[in-house]
Amino acid sequence: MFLLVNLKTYEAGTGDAAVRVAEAARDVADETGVRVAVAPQAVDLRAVAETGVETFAQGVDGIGYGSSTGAIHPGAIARAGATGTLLNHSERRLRLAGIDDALNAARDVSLETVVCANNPAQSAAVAALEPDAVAVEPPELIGTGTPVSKADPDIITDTVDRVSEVSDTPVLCGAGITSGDDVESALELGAEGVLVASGVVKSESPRDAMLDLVT
Ligand SMILES: O=C[C@H](O)COP(=O)(O)O
Repeated sequence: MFLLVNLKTYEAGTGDAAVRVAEAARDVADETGVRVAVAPQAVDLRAVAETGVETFAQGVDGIGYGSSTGAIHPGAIARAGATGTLLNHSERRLRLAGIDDALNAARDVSLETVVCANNPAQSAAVAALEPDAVAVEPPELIGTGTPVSKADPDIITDTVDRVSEVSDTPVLCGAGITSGDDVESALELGAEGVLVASGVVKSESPRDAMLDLVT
């Protein structure tokens, strides 16, 4: 089971608040033995990684060093302490060639890659590029509190089936997941982990929210 907490650009996941969520995630991982990682904004990544929590970028660009103003270089992300990165999140969508380039650039600096996709067909397509994991997330459910595992369980089972026809890439899922029951349903449907944002970052107690998700 892998819980990846995406801080997005929520105020409650920015700056000192990002560090507080990271410390809570680190403690939950230590106490439960469940793998928990946090994905802060790039500007907060070093401070988050220095808490000792497993840290992912929210995205990187498929670039080398040079004149790429505003891009996020995978090597800079790795040096800041990240061990992985999300790619192609629905809120930071890439074209297929961009996903391929970013995957190669991330691999060059040994970043683990979790590529997001909207549905089973997209998941199978990105699985062909052999990321470390695919995360299926129907955009219409993101932030709603209506979990994909209950709203449309076939999205998870169909994604697991179609990805397995392409490669042995693990499937994660996200969108609307806010409780341990939601996670349990997702795992029963074949997911090997979940992406969660608002259910943790916007909760009164991110620590309690994460403990509920993983136990
Ligand atoms: O990266 C996380 C996903 O976009 C899910 O967001 P959510 O947990 O707020 O629905």
